[in-house]
Amino acid sequence: MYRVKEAFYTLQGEGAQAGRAAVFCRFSKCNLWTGREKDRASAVCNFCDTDFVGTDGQNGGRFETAEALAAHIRSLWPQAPGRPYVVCTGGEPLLQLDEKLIEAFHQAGFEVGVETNGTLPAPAGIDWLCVSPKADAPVVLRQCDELKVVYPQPLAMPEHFADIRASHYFLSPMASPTLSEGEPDPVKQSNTRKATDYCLAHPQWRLTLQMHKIIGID
Ligand SMILES: C[S@@+](CC[C@H](N)C(=O)[O-])C[C@H]1O[C@@H](n2cnc3c(N)ncnc32)[C@H](O)[C@@H]1O
Ligand SMILES: Nc1nc2[nH]cc(C(=O)O)c2c(=O)[nH]1
Ligand code: SF4
Ligand SMILES: [Mg+2]
Repeated sequence: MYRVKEAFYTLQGEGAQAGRAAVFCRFSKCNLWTGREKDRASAVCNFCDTDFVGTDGQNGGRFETAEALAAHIRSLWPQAPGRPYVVCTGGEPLLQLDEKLIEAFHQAGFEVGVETNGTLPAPAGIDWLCVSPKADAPVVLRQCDELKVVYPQPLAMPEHFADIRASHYFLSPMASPTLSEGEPDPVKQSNTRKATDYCLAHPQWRLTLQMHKIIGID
């Protein structure tokens, strides 16, 4: 059984695939936070900007089989040229994503991207792996396509991860977790300046912005 909070068709807003059309499949649950505000302060990851509790979001639900979930995700992809792309996120997708589901996504024609906190082993077959370390949670995935460090995190500064093998090294300014859409985010503004300064001083790292929030899409 797979539990999905929501699924939606949009443009990838972050990292090296930014601007690419994708169906986002947001799995329920995370291993670093319950998702409840009362637990945020004591969570390992305490800046999360996402609601991943339950299965009640748009196109969310419980899916008994990998084939049923892949067909549901496929139904959200348009009838048009271009390689279908699914981004598995959450919550923490590696709590649920298994080889069977990757196989079913491939059978349905998808390339499979994953956004993970890197604390859990990854099944074989993922086409694009993005690892985004959190606080002092040990990162077990030592190789990925892109490393995307939310900045600044006192317990997870970029230099801690310079030994993880990646094709792309990104810093993503930490946004305020709970602002509603369109509200100015002074915290993010100041973090963007800090991330910019870090990239200027350490050119191994590139800046990525949450483009979807800038242009006001999901
Ligand atoms: C909600 S997480 C879900 C996937 C996975 N659990 C993870 O943390 O990578 C998706 C992406 O949003 C990023 N993110 C979460 N909260 C953020 C915030 N307040 N500011 C900037 N990026 C954030 C995460 O680092 C991750 O790259
Ligand atoms: N457009 C868009 N791009 C994203 N890239 C990573 C996201 C995520 O929450 O995992 C995300 C998201 O929620 N929306
Ligand atoms: S950012 Fe990722 S790891 Fe952190 S609480 Fe949100 S879903 Fe979990
Ligand atoms: Mg997001």
